[in-house]
Amino acid sequence: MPRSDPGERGRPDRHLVLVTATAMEMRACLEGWPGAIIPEEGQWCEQPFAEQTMVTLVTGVGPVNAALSLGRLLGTFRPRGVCNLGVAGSFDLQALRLETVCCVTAESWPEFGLRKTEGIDPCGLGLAHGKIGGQVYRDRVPLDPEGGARAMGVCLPACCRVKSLSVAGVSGTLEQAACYRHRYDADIENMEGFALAWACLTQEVPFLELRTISNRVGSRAAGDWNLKAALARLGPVTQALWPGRGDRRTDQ
Ligand SMILES: O=C(O)c1cccc(C(=O)CC[C@H]2O[C@@H](n3cnc4c(=O)[nH]cnc43)[C@H](O)[C@@H]2O)c1
Repeated sequence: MPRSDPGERGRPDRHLVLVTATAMEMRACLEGWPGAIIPEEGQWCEQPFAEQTMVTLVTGVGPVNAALSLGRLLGTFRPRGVCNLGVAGSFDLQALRLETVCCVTAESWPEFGLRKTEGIDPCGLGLAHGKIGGQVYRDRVPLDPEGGARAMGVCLPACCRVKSLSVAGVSGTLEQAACYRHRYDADIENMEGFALAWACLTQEVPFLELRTISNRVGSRAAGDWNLKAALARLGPVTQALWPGRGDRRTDQ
C-alpha cells in the first residue's frame, strides 16, 4: 500500500475518521495500540497513526447520536473518509455466526415512512428522506465498500458481505426480527449505520462499514449472545484495514 507524505499529517482533508457508537467498541478497535485515546461519547480526538493522523469519533448509541456527532465533525472539517466499526445482531446465526466479520453493502432504515396497521410504507409520506443529484432516497442507501476502501487507502479484509438495517428501537422479539428480515432482505441489524452512511452520502465523503456479530437479532437467550467475543474481533479488523499501523508493540 502506498505510504502517504508525512507532510500531509496536518491536513484535515487527509484525515481518516474511525467511528464507533460506544467507547467499548473503540477500545476494542484500538486494542494493541498503546497510548491510544478513547474519546467520551459524542466527542472525537485526533491521534497520530503511523505517518497519518487518525480521528477517532465515539457517537453514542443510535441514529440520532450518530447523525449529530458525525454531522458536527463534518461541519468542522472534511475527512478523506469515514470508517464505521462496531458490533451488530445477525438475523440468522446459521448463516452469519457469532463473531463473524461483515462488510456492509447496503443500509436501510425501517422506521422511515408512514406507519400503517400492516407496517411502514416508505413512500406513504409523499416526502423523501432526501434527494442527491436528482436521485430520491427514502429508506435505503447503497454502499460501495471497494470504492470507499480505495478512496481511503485502506485494505478491505476478506469477509462476508451483508445488507444491514438500522433502528432506534432494537428488535426485542423473534417475531419482529423475522418481520424486518423478510421485508428488508437484511442480514444484520445495528443502530447507527444508516445515519452515518447518509451523512457521508450527502457530503460526498467515502464511507465504509464493518461489523462483527455479537448476537441473534430479537433473542434475549444468553446462548444467542457473545458481545465479548465480537468485540475481540474488532482489533484484528482495524489491523487488517491498516496493516502494520495499528500494533506498535513490534516497534517499541
Ligand atoms: O441490551 C440489549 O438488549 C442490547 C441489544 C442490542 C445491542 C446491545 C449492545 O449493548 C450493543 C449496542 C450496539 O451494538 C449494535 N448492536 C448489536 N446488536 C444489535 C442488535 O441486535 N440490534 C441492533 N443493534 C445492535 C448497535 O449498533 C449498538 O450501537 C444491547
